[in-house]
Amino acid sequence: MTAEPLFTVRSVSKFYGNRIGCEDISFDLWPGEVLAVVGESGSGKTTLLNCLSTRLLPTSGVVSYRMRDGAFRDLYRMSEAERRFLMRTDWGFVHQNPADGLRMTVSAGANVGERLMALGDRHYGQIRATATDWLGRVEIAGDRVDDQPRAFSGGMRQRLQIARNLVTGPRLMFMDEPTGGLDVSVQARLLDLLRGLVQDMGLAAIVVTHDLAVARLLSHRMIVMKEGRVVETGLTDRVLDDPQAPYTQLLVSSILQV
Ligand SMILES: Nc1ncnc2c1ncn2[C@@H]1O[C@H](COP(=O)(O)OP(=O)(O)OP(=O)(O)O)[C@@H](O)[C@H]1O
Repeated sequence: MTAEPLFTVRSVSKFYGNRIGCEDISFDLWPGEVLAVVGESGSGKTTLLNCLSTRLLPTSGVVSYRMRDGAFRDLYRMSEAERRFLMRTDWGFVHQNPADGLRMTVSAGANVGERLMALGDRHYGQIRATATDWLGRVEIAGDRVDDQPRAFSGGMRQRLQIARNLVTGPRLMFMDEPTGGLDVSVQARLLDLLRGLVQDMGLAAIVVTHDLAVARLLSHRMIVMKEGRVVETGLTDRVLDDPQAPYTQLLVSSILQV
């Protein structure tokens, strides 16, 4: 890890009228670090993720990102074009529902190749070869490259969405319940795959999940949210093995009883 964080979040709040979405959230994310944001439904996880990934404008607070040239930039002071470029290249966003992150009516190969083209790649043969290689890395057979994702199973779609995001070699991934809608056995396999890819690529990631098992498997550090605020934060194993906040204790014990 380098001596400087990749991403810094300072006092981010989002209010929907009088209702709190999230309030006064601050943390640093380091290169290669995976942070899980956990909490029950309505605790503000998605609101926070959207504020961090510039999909939603926070009511207040500052979010900065260390660009490849080493300069820290305030995300909300960038131009829309700069932000969009970041999102298409240096960042990835994995949605719970793959259909939200894929183009369902173009081929799997084109779904992956599109991000390369956004980077200026124009060589068709090379794009296709890279796309096919990436399908292999997410365990989709190369002969499915011309199939549309609507012909894929849920697990395959999710793996395709992951390939589409990783093909540009991003440094930061946002993930919103990445295994949410899948069968338990498919979830386990996908989590293993994700964990391997994140490790191999040295990716930093912010993963929103209500599933503590997902947090345990993927993350180094955790933030526990309740009613829009952080109630506990720490190394994942410490938080899960020795929760300090009463709310986290409840969350952990309720899962263990299932
Ligand atoms: N567009 C919106 N307008 C008004 N209130 C909203 C909006 N989006 C979210 N909220 C409110 O903000 C709070 C946090 O919601 P959020 O969706 O961020 O929680 P969450 O932890 O992601 O929940 P879930 O796991 O169910 O997706 C809730 O009280 C919710 O009702």
